Amino acid sequence: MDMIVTPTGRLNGEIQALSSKNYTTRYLLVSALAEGTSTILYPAHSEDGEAMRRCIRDLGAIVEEDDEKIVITGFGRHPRPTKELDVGNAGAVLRFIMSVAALLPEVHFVNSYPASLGKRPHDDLITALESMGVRIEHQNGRLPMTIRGGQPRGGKIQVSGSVSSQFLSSLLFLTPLLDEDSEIEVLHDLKSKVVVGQTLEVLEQAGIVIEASEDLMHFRVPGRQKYKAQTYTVQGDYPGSAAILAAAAVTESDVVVHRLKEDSKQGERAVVDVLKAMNVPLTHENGIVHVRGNGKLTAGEFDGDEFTDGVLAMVAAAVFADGTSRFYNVENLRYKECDRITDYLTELRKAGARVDEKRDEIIVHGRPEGVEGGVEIDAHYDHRVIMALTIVGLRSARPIRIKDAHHVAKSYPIYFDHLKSLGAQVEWTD
Ligand SMILES: O=C(O)C1=C[C@@H](OP(=O)(O)O)[C@@H](O)[C@H](O)C1
Ligand SMILES: C=C(OP(=O)(O)O)C(=O)O
Repeated sequence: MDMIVTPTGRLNGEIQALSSKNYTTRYLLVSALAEGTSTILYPAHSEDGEAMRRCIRDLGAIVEEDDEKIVITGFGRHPRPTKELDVGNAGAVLRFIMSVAALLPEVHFVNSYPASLGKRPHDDLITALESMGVRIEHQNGRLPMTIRGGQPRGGKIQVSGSVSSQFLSSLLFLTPLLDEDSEIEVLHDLKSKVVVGQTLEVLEQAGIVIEASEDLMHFRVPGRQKYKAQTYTVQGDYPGSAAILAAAAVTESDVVVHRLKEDSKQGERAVVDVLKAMNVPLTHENGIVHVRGNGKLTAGEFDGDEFTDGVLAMVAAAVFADGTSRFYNVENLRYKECDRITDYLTELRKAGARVDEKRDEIIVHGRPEGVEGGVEIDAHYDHRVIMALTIVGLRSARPIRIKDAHHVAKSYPIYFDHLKSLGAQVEWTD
């Protein structure tokens, strides 16, 4: 399905932020790794959430759900042997479940998105798991992949953090269950470091004890721990809401988004400060962000690694800012659902944006007068590219057509419903 985005000058209204993708995947996982029955309130309903549900079910968790909650009876440290798993296009789900698969004799991971997740590298996690005695057959670090484990060894473990934090998070979920204590050392750099804070928060809620160095480069993990069954409440999602807030920022608007905790550990919380720094009129109080956009934005310079899944939306806002903006420290955007630097900028240029790239930087020469639009966008299976180009379309001279925009459902199936409820002119077409 394609989406036609017709220029829209005004957005008005209130929405409830959708539930956080990253907390939903983590709560599902720790519930599966517990032996009792856990409840997750307000889980995210999205393809990635569904992928995690499917995998833990296939691995033996009992999952019952209604509209507002999921009740899960976990398998503890004994997942059920299963031949094959399909993680859809969900990177975090694949990387986290690879460590669970390491507890089993043989699990095959299929490659259902060859043009997206199928291109993403997992070498750093593969190397770490291999050092723990797990054998892995893979295609140059990519899917499809077969993991042959059983009894992974703890002890001293090294993992590179220069491509993705998900490799470290994955090992943090696995090591408490091992017979030995573990010491994890992160090599090189740790990208998306803030997301590891979410992993540690969830592990603590699940009763797991981990000693982390302040810089999150060293961890001591006692073995033989048990995940506790708990009740978890999922907070609102900043990465998805970043796109709504950016849409409000580039239009004349009066938009309220509820369920966005000021003290959230989601790095993308920073998008509120980014928009403030761009002089967008907004307030953030009592979990409510209120944008009163006047369409005027000022360029700025930002460390994008602090809000990795919000960068594309902020770049889209910067397309209309006065001056040149710089988003630096963003190289690992190249290893996401598409190359979120080269592929994304190609599509932005088609729409009329003036953008440049470096290996680890996005530079935006703002056009407060607006862009031409009138083009067809290839979103490269990437939900965040779909959301970001929609923002650009709202302030184009002519409509843009986003091909295969249904892939937005990876994280935010009701994105266009939310935008429509705010007055955006967005229409599905075949
Ligand atoms: O741990 C997680 O749940 C995630 C970590 C981040 O990935 P990287 O660590 O690969 O940057 C983020 O982009 C992704 O959406 C979810
Ligand atoms: C990169 C993302 O997800 P994942 O790595 O889990 O596929 C994302 O949600 O933007």
